Amino acid sequence: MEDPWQEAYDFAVEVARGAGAVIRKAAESEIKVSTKSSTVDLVTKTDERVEKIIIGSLKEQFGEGTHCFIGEESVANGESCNLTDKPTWIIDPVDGTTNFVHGFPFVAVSIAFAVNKQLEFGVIYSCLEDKMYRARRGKGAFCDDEPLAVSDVADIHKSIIISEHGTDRSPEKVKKIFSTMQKILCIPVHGLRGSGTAATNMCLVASGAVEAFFEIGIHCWDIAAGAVIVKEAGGVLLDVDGGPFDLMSRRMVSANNETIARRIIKEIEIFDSERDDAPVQKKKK
Ligand SMILES: O=P(O)(O)OC(CO)CO
Ligand SMILES: [Mg+2]
Repeated sequence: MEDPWQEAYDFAVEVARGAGAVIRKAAESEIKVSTKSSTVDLVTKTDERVEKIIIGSLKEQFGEGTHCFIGEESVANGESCNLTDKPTWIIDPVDGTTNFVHGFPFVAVSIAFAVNKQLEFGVIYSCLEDKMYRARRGKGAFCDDEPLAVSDVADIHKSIIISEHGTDRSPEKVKKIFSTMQKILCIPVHGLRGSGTAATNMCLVASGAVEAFFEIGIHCWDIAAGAVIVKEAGGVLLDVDGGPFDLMSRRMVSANNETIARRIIKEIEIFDSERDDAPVQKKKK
């Protein structure tokens, strides 16, 4: 049977490539930085510009009425972040904005597509490395046309684990993040890493360079495309409490297999993070 979303998938790859070229060019000139939810939650004109380019191209191709859009900067500017059954694009125009601002060489464009709340495909363009990661549900994951496969390590002592620190620096949360990292480091694992972009971190899981990436406080646009790529590369996704992965929950463990995922989950100190789809009027800054 013909794949109803193949055209959208192919188009998303080209849109991501074009967006990445805009980011690469912008990285060569002076970058003006503003802040969002905290003084370390950075945004630039490039984030906003690239999101407009991506959503503009998708709307032109697929029409405004039938498809919905959840974009990091649109949500920051007050648009809703509800995932419905409608065909929905979930977009992070610049994942790794802090890296982009500092010239740290991992910056990704992340575009995912969901129908009936199921992720159909994900595209992550690591634009400074010029690597195109992509996956279509049921059809495998690829980096520049090379098939991706997660690592086969099942012994946590032989693993590299990724986590990040997030942009909420309230001392009690930072304490839990570091306590979790300390416990995992002392299992011991071979190492802890972090690229500064959730999208790239998930591509590292999918390509077998690391065994797992987990985080509390990320958003749906950081991980939606990566979720498809990890799954199609043979990996697993779980909630940090061991339950099923929930895209809107702002918490996730992605791993090469369930043994590694559940071993990490034993060490994670969970803290509150408001859901992406929490009612807007109740949302804290
Ligand atoms: O750079 P962004 O898009 O804010 O995303 C961060 C998450 O806070 C890295 O994944
Ligand atoms: Mg992001």
